[in-house]
Amino acid sequence: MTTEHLVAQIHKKQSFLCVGLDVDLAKIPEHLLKEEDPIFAFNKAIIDATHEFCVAYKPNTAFYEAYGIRGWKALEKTIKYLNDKYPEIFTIADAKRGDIGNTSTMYAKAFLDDLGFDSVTVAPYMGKDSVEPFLAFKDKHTILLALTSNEGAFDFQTKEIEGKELYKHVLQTSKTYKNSENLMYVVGATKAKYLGDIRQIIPDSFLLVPGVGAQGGSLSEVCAYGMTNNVGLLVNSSRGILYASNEEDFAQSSREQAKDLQKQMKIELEKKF
Ligand SMILES: O=C(O)c1cc(=O)[nH]c(=O)n1[C@@H]1O[C@H](COP(=O)(O)O)[C@@H](O)[C@H]1O
Repeated sequence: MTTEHLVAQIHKKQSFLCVGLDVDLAKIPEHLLKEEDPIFAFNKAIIDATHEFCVAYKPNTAFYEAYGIRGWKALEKTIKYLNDKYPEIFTIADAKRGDIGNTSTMYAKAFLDDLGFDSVTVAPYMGKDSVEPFLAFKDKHTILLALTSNEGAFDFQTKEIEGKELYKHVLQTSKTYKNSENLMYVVGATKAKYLGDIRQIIPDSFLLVPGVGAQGGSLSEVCAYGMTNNVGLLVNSSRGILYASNEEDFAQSSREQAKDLQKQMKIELEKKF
């Protein structure tokens, strides 16, 4: 999917919401556990109930890998369902991969080619030759971890090297990579006050912003410092939407949560456009 298509969807739906599909069998409604494939049954219900209010879905692969082969099968079914039924929606494999080039090529094939996601999250630590294999795919996007939402982000990412924080080196250096126009970046909603500095280095790139809802990040701060003329934001919520209720009507409750975030996003978009 091209960035232009994504931006058009954002304006059409008045939403830059990404729903995180982080399925935990211990948290889903009990009646679904009787289904042949409870993970897919849950995802399908959530997707059908929320698709009007979001422009992206992000399964975090850990929540599928944890269930072995049946988890991977559910991931395959989920991405196929999205691509067949809602092809206009942007998909993110949140896998946080990255390895020597030869291995990264296989990770890229797995997520962008075989499974058919529009994008994959990648860790920048191993540098240029670990990231460029992901960037080689046309109309696919590599979402590089820049400044993450967790407390441990301060262990390395904000440490200064040669007078500049490490995450700024990541942003600047990655701009020199081949096909860098296919890059997007992860910046946690809990790090909104850094967005001014971040936008100095990458004024136009799309940011995936997790950390609103369960992690306490503020949507209005993210928009105030991070929104661009191209919107430039995908804001993710996983647990806040998925586990709004674990009763029979869970999908309706998730829909209400997604609708509420979309309403707030519409207000933010109207301030700028
Ligand atoms: O790459 C990510 O999506 C990510 C980066 C980051 O800095 N923080 C972060 O929370 N995430 C992911 O975003 C989702 C956040 O989930 P909730 O906190 O439940 O909304 C999880 O899948 C995390 O793995």
